[in-house]
Formats: sequence, C-alpha cells, structure tokens
Amino acid sequence: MTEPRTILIADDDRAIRTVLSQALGRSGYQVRATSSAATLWRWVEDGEGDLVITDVVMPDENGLDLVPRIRRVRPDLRVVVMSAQSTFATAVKATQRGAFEYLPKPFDLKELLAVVERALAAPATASPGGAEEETGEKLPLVGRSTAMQEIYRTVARLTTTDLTVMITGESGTGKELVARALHDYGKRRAGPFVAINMAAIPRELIEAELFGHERGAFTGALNRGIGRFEQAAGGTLFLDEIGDMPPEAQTRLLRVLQEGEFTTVGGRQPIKANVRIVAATHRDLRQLIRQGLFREDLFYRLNVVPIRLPPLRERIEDIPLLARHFLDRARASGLPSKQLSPEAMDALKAHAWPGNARELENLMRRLAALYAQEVIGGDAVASELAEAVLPAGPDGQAQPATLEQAVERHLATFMAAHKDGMPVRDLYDRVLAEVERPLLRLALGATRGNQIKAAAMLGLNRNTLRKKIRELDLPVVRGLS
Ligand SMILES: Nc1ncnc2c1ncn2[C@@H]1O[C@H](COP(=O)(O)OP(=O)(O)OP(=O)(O)O)[C@@H](O)[C@H]1O
Repeated sequence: MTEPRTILIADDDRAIRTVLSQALGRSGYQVRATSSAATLWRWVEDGEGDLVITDVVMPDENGLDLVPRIRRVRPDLRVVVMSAQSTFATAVKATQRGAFEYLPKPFDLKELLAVVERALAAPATASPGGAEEETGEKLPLVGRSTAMQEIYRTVARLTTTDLTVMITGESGTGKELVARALHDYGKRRAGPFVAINMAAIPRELIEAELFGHERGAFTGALNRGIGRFEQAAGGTLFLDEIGDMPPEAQTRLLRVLQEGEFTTVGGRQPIKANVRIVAATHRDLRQLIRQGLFREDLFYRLNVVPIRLPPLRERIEDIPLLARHFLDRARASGLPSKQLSPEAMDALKAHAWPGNARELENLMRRLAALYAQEVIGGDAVASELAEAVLPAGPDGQAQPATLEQAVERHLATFMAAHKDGMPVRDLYDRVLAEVERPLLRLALGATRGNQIKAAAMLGLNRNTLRKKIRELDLPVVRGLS
C-alpha cells in the first residue's frame, strides 16, 4: 500500500477541525489540524503535507494572504480555501491567488472529499493562479444562495482563462452583469468591454456593426466603419441576445470563430480577431435550433462554458440582500435613504419576480423616490407590486407603455413557448377566462382586499365581484399587507 497522504487543516473553529479530521481520517488520510495561520505556515515551510485546507478568517492572519506565499514556496502543494463570507470577492480572490478550489461554508462533507480527491489526483503543475491581483473597487454581484455561490465559483475560475462563455437566463437575471464580471476580473480587463445587443439593431445592419464595413459597401455607407470586433480588440466582446442573430450573421460569426479572422462587409483583407467572446440569451437556443432558426454548429462553438442564471424566484434567500443593495444604489444616485420593514421583506419574498433582479431594482428605486417614510412598510410594497404587475417583455427592454402592449407581450411569450404544442382550440375563450382570475386577484391586492374599492376600480358591480370571487375561488383577505 502507498503511504497515506497528509492533509493540513487550518481553521480557528474547533468544531470544523474535528469534523474535517474525522471525515478525512475515515477516508484514509492523515490529518494535522491547527487553529493558527502561523502553525500552518511552519508546516508548509517544513515540507509537510500533500494538501492544505484553510479557512479565510483566522486570528493571526488571513488565509487568503497565505495562499500566494504557499504557492511560491511549494508550487505543487494545492490549497483549498473555505470561507463563511461566501461573497463573489472571496471566490475571485481565492482563485486568482492560486487556490485549487474555493468552498463556501457550510459545505457538504461529500463535496469536500470529492474536492480533496481531485486536488490530490490533479497533475503536479502550478495552477494558473497568481494572476495580477484585482484592486478593491466595488464588487457588483450580490447574493449568497447556493445557486449564486456556484456561479461565483465558475466565474472566478473563468477569470484565469479566455474560454468562450454562454450565459442563459430569464430577462433581468444579471446576464450582462456576469459578462462584465468575467471581463473586469479576467485576463483582458485592461482591454475594452464592448457589448452589442442583437435584438436592438436592425437586422440588415448587424453584420456591418459586428465586422465593420468598407466605404460604399451598402447604401449609406459613406465612410469606412469600424466594427465591434475591432473595437473590442484585446478585450471582451459581449454578444447579447445572440438568439436574435440573423442567419447570415450567424454564418459569418461561425467562420470567425473557426478561423480566428474576419473581413469587413465589402472588404477582402482578413483581420485577426482578438476578442474573448461572451454570449447571452434569454431564449431557448436548443428550441431555436430545432426550428431551424439558430445554427447548431455555432451553438456548440459558443456554448464552451455554459452559465445558467436562475430566476430570482428560485433563490428568494437572495432577495433581502439584493433589495438592500438596490436601496443603497438608489441612495448613491441621490435618492433618499430607506429601510425595509420585516413585513416589506416578506412581501418581497412572496412575489414571483417575472422581471427578476431588474424588476426588484426598479421597485426599490420607485419606493425610494415615492415614499416619504424612512422605513418602507409591507403595505407600500404590496400596493406597488400590485400596480407594477406588468413585467419587462421578452426582449427585456423598457416596461410596456400601454395595457394593450403589455397583454400582447405576455400572449406572444405564451405562444412562443408553446409553439410546438400550442393548444389551438378555444384559444379565444381560454385567454379571456384566464385573464379574469389574475385581474381580480391583482385588483383585490391593490385595494388590500377591500371589495368595495376593488369593484370600483374594476368598474364592476359589488355583487358581481362577490359572485366572481366565489366562482373563481379567490382567497378573501382583509387588511392584507
Ligand atoms: N446578482 C446581482 N447582484 C447585483 N445586481 C444585480 C444582480 N443581478 C442583476 N443585477 C442588476 O439587475 C439589473 C439587470 O441585470 P442585467 O442587465 O445584467 O440582466 P440581463 O439578464 O442581462 O437582462 P436582459 O436579458 O434583459 O438583458 C442590472 O441593473 C444589474 O446590475
């Protein structure tokens, strides 16, 4: 049998030392554990151990500061960092300083054992870490949910590479923010970040926008125009709403990805592409591929590292943090300072957030601007939410201006989502019937359950409203807040 491998643990929490020592011991490892960074450092300098697992906050030294020092004296010794801070900054710092893996606490012992195994099995070369340190400007990504932790880890790892990334997620989930984080903390951060939204540019102009054009290449091209590929040279090109890219532009983009060079519209001279590509979409690209609207080969070229941003309703534990973050931002932009009452928080957590973080951000700005009291109550949130029932449309752009536009957008989303198995029968009656229930519910919500006011708002007779509430089995709540 081979010698058992030795794992060095540093954590000032005795309980964690005990649990880790037992679990690793049971798996056949030798363990040495300490509460101080100084002792860990001594062991490392003495050449002990095959792997380090260290906490961040310790009484004598920050574990993150230790990582580059360890990597310098023993480049083959892998370091796993665990932290209860679980912020995006910690994940990025740990990775950029050369940690093999970052584990937000609390973690699963099985997960830890898997990481330990991987770390010990990985070939003994220096990790890509040691990238120049990011200076401490304001960090953008907020949220401590497990889903966000996973995203922080992926983003942190990707900052040391140039791999193409595909970000998917509903509108307003933070796709552009993640793209920026990939750039701001990545190898190309000294270069430009250039974004182009396929849904916002007339289709016939997309190729010229992307690749540039020669003088006279098309009507109106009076001068040579530089494209986004050229503008982004040395940096990151963010292709937003990639699902809306027209077929000819897709073909051209595919060629650039395959050959590493492009020509301008109307030009012949190949130009070397020097960009890191991050693409994003809220649409289901696989479905677009099935419908023949998106090239499968292009999809695979772009989908090298997929990142899926979960909708806000799947990570409600992030809502309080995000809400406060957005109130802080509102204050920084000159709006009055506000706080949220516990009831307000509950109301926020109960909402479905079809517009995701953007909707929450807009709501926080509105509340900060409109409400006189310093502490925002549950009723204020409830009535704002009832009024703002119309989320951003599928294109994620501005809120629709009229009720008709809003309804049309929702119907369009519904139809697009059911294209293949659209319940074509009785659509007229079904839609009208299904509008009634949310409409009444929202009217009742906006009037805090007051049926007299709701009836007036709807323009219905009180008895009719009461009858409908019974028929539709709507909950009758009074003084809802
Ligand atoms: N995790 C987060 N932490 C802090 N702010 C966030 C977070 N997620 C989203 N935001 C904020 O919410 C707003 C919407 O995010 P963003 O524009 O990145 O969404 P998106 O997914 O790109 O939307 P769309 O698909 O509509 O373009 C931005 O102001 C962004 O800063």
